[in-house]
Amino acid sequence: MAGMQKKNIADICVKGKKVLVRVDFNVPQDKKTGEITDDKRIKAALPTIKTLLANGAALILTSHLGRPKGVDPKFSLAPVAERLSELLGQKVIMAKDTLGEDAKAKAADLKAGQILLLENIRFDPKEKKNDPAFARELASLADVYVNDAFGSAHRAHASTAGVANYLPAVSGLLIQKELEVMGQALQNPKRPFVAILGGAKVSDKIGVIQNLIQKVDTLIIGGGMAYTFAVARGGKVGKSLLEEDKVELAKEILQAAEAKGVKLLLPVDTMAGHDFAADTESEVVDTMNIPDDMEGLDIGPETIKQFCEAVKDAKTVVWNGPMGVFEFAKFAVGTQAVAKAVADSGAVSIIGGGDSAAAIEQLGFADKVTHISTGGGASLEFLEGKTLPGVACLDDKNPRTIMAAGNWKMNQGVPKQAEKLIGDLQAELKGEENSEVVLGVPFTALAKALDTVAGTDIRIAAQNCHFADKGAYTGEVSPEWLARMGVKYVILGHSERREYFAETDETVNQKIKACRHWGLRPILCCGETLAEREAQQTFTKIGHQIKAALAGVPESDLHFLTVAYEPIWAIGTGKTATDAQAEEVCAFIRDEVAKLYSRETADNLRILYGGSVNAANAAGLFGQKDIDGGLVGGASLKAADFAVIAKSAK
Ligand SMILES: Nc1ncnc2c1ncn2[C@@H]1O[C@H](COP(=O)(O)OP(=O)(O)O)[C@@H](O)[C@H]1O
Ligand SMILES: O=C(OP(=O)(O)O)[C@H](O)COP(=O)(O)O
Repeated sequence: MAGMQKKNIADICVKGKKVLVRVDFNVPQDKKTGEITDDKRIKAALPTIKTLLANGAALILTSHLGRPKGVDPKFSLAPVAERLSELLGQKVIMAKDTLGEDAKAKAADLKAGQILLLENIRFDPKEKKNDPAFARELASLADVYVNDAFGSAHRAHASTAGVANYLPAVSGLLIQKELEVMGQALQNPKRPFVAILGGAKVSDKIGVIQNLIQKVDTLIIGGGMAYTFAVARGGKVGKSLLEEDKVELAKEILQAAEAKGVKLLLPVDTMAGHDFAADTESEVVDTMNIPDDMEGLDIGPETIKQFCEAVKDAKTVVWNGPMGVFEFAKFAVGTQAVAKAVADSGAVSIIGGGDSAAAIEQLGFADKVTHISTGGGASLEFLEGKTLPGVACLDDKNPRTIMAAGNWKMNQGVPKQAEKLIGDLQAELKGEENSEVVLGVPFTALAKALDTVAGTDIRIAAQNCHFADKGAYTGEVSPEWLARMGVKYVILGHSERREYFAETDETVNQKIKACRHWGLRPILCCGETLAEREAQQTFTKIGHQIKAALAGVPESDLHFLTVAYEPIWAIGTGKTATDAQAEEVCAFIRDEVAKLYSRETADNLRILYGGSVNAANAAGLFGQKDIDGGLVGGASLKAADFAVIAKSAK
């Protein structure tokens, strides 16, 4: 899924619509005057803003600024609204609150071509909690959601992720560009591919190092973390920045680089000072033998030569983290030299990171590098190969991406068992990018499963829920609880629940509505018995189930619905419907939805087949025109088999 293409603003029609745009206007301000000292992030959002306005939208912008503890005028976005108005040459309406009466009134009155900026979204603590009710309230202002806040894409907050559970969600041009440039560099780099990592601590960058070692030809390590590596190689580093507890890890990285044939360059000489101060006395010393009363604060001249030599011939360069304490002019020499070498290399050069980007800009090299990321933490996590929540939440370009949904039923409900099975599956799935993997685990394992898949593309489903939020329903589980836990899907109306637990079309219908109220994505099950099939009653039965389940469900909710056709006679029997049988019924379901709503909605609906799906028959089934994946029972309990099924995408 990591490489799955996401929809962007070119894929949607916004004419006459209200568009909620999450931008990252978290800009530095002068502590005394409040003046914006760097408007780079505001300018970076202009292409998306201008394009949406030109396409006839009314824009509601939302962003955070800093880390306020509740409402705090020092963190108001009003100065940003002023600067944005200047840059656009158009008044930006500023809401007095985030989601209060003023914001809602102004959003309701907004006309095409106008722009409203909500007050700092972090004034409400429910933002960072990714509270589903808060996300629903935010979504209620608009018809469509655009996320263009790359700098915050690593945050799973209400405005950067949760809101996408309630609205069609696409990326803005900035996120699209960041993903394309950095994704290209990582997936298909021109070589030699050189990565330069600096900054203070190994612990901050260990994920990046481990991910990049798999991809680069040369890895350069400078900055404060170089001294942990020096000790790992038997050196002594005086008072330098050192993470004792990471020395063993550094040794493993050195071994991994050697095993991979990656050229790993570490500082050979160091500009060391007596104290951590801008004016401390300093001298060049051997990095492996720094005097006890000194600390390394920059890379030395010989190291600069070696690092720049390695960069000179590079065709792709990724750089995150300064080479020294570049805040002190005296110890900025290494960072400046590397910045110049990167700028002069002519390579595809990507600068990810707040301080590295600042160095490039301060030195006037911004227009000589390919891309300066607007996100420090976000680009770091992207370079680590992590899934960014602000991207994962967006709609796939293909609304019918193959879904491999495992239904564990009453199995592996002990958290540790679930963790083990998921771990095995992740190992088998490495690199799979063409299907969406969803695991329907028992309630007792949901929390552990959610923890285990955090930062990956695997999604978690519950196998049922009640339609009430709370009450005298012994043994039941509220949809609100599932939403607040971070569950994404809920399997509803499975034949076993209909057969053994008195599930009816009416309760399924109530549960679909309750799930949508909480931003959950229903997987609606339907299917006929053998007797019904033999009596030519299949279409009558399923047509009734679909119609009853969707009674009163608005068309907009179909965007979040998946239907699973599971012939009861094939469930757990080892008897699978033929490809033709499955296709015939799935096509019928699609036509029924077209009659209830519209052909477009029906054609975008994902329809799965379930009933003894296994590694041998998945490809044939998923290759059918109207089958978009499988709801997999028994085979989903075997990691290797389920991985084969997930990779059977057409
Ligand atoms: N040799 C060093 N000793 C101590 N700190 C260092 C050293 N080299 C770099 N640093 C510190 O690393 C910090 C930047 O690291 P980091 O935040 O990881 O960079 P980025 O924001 O580019 O990701 C700077 O504050 C810098 O002072
Ligand atoms: O400035 C940001 O991150 P960055 O400093 O990692 O670039 C983003 O706006 C995210 O802000 P946050 O780290 O308060 O969530």
